[in-house]
Amino acid sequence: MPHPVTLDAAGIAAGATARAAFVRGLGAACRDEGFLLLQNHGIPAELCRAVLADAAAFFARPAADKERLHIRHSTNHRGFSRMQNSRDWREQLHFAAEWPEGAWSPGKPDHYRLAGGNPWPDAAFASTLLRYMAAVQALGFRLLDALGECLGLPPRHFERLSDEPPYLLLKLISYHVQPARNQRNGVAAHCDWSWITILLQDSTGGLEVQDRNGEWWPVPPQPGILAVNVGELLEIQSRGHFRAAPHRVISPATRQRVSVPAFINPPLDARIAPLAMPPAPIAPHAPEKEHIHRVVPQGAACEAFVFGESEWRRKGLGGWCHDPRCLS
Ligand SMILES: O=C(O)CCC(=O)C(=O)O
Ligand SMILES: [Fe+2]
Repeated sequence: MPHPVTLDAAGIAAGATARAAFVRGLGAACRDEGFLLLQNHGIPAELCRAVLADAAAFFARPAADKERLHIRHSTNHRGFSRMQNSRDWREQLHFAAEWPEGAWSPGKPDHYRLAGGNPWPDAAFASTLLRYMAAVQALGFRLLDALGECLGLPPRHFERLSDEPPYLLLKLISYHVQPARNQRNGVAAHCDWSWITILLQDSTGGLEVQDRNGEWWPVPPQPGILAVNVGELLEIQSRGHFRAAPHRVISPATRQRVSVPAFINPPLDARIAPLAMPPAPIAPHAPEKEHIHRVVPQGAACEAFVFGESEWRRKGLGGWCHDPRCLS
């Protein structure tokens, strides 16, 4: 079995036989590894190139331009940040679903502080990024629909969890060059707090994914290919039938690396609960050689919760790992 597996997403909208084969392949990849590559995903190549080019151009701008969009000026946790700490060694520009109506006002739950608009560098940038966000979210929900089918759920189960719009997150990331090649991480090993994450990366390389045996595999970039990983939310809801894949990024040796993960998330008010199905048989997993940052420890029993509340704890209050030693 090649690592990671590549699926042809053209099957998703094809006739019944091709669709069934795609759904089976997707289900198996998300169950076995929680990670796969996707070709023929339907997002125009020209749009993917434009997003990567806009991201690279932004990170090449003078520090004053980045400071203007700094996340500390944002009331809803969006904008630029430069992180150089034990977990991250990168710059990023953080966007989310544009949702001016219904944003926080006194009396509303705190997690609506995450709603609102984005600090765009300029109008052309906004137009490209919003086009990409709509396309990647549509792809994400097509994949979730297929995964719901594998779990025996009715069509569009994930899309219909609430009437509010999904809280899509999109990060433009630039990894700093580390010429000494000391193998430090651009981002340390972690799982994503998402249903699924769809990643667009430039041609530099550095992403690695961990299999069930604890072995790390590189994910070499290929033109036109998107990477998809299961996040903790889907692992929790599917009672472990789908596996949140740990991943990390080794800092590039010779040139900046740009990547654009899109976190396909529920709406803020969605109630996330483990589905009424027997839990997956406990698969043996390798003892942790390296700490994996996770919001919820793997396999922990989980009660129903409101997604926005968990997201506010993570972002607004800094609870991004269950291990208190990570938070100091
Ligand atoms: O840059 C990448 O390839 C992965 C980024 C990532 O895992 C994250 O930001 O959650
Ligand atoms: Fe990630």
